[in-house]
Amino acid sequence: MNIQNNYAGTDRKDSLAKEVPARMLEVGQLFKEMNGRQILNDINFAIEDGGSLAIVGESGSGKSTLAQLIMALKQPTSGQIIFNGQHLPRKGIKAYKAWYRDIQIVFQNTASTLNPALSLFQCLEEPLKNFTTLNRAERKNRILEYLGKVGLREELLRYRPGKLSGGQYQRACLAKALIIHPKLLICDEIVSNLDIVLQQRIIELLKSIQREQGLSLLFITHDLSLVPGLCNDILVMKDGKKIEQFHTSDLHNESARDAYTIALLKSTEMLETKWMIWKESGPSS
Ligand SMILES: Nc1ncnc2c1ncn2[C@@H]1O[C@H](COP(=O)(O)OP(=O)(O)OP(=O)(O)O)[C@@H](O)[C@H]1O
Repeated sequence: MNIQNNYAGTDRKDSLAKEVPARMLEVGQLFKEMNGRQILNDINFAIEDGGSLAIVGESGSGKSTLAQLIMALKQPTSGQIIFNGQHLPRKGIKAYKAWYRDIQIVFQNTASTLNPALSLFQCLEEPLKNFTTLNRAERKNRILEYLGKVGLREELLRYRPGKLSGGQYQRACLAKALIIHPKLLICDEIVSNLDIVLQQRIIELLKSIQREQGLSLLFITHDLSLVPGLCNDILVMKDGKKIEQFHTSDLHNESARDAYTIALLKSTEMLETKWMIWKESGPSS
């Protein structure tokens, strides 16, 4: 086991184990059945402390179900999820609270992430009140720090979330997830609804925060083109099964790749070409 300092400092209430294992997340022989359907079928992977894994697959392959299991929003039918040396909680408010503090998720459909009745300041202050012992002034400083990190202007703090643009909203959700210094961030299709410029901005932001905070990252996407430069490893899923897992630098090594991964790659390249043509000449029909 590695013994590491908790970068989050002393502001956490009842932190999990101080000894951080080299593996931040371990998923083993994971099965999930829902309404008589096998949604996940023997999924296995691990993410090292500070490591990053992309889970890639077409719609319906089970990516979101996997994220929900890791977030303890659903229970597996069988198998193991071990985070930072702790097993997935099955009961007990304290265990769930520790889990939700150290693992944060940002979804594609973020409309319900920020309470529409609160100002952006109050939305960002909420997790700090729930999960840290920071005082009012410290909370304000932390909010300003993270607002700056995600590239949002201070004046937006007065606004209700409904007044934010799609890109601003997504960045605010990222700030809310990161502001309590989680150990693992799960991003579930977080850039799918954004244009290509905003996609790149969010990816760059994730890279820099990952570098600065030593964050472990699980990045879920159907778009393979987003992964290089962001994640160390790629796990490809299809129909609830793991097709293969490899280092990102081996993505274009076609002789070693599964036919399904190559098909995913080709469809991504086709979409990119279409997008370039569209940008240059406008849509053809
Ligand atoms: N309650 C349920 N009962 C039965 N099947 C379900 C249930 N919920 C989801 N599914 C099915 O599980 C499969 C995996 O869904 P999931 O949302 O995890 O896939 P995904 O890869 O995240 O897809 P997307 O990218 O479209 O969100 C889908 O075929 C879906 O129809």
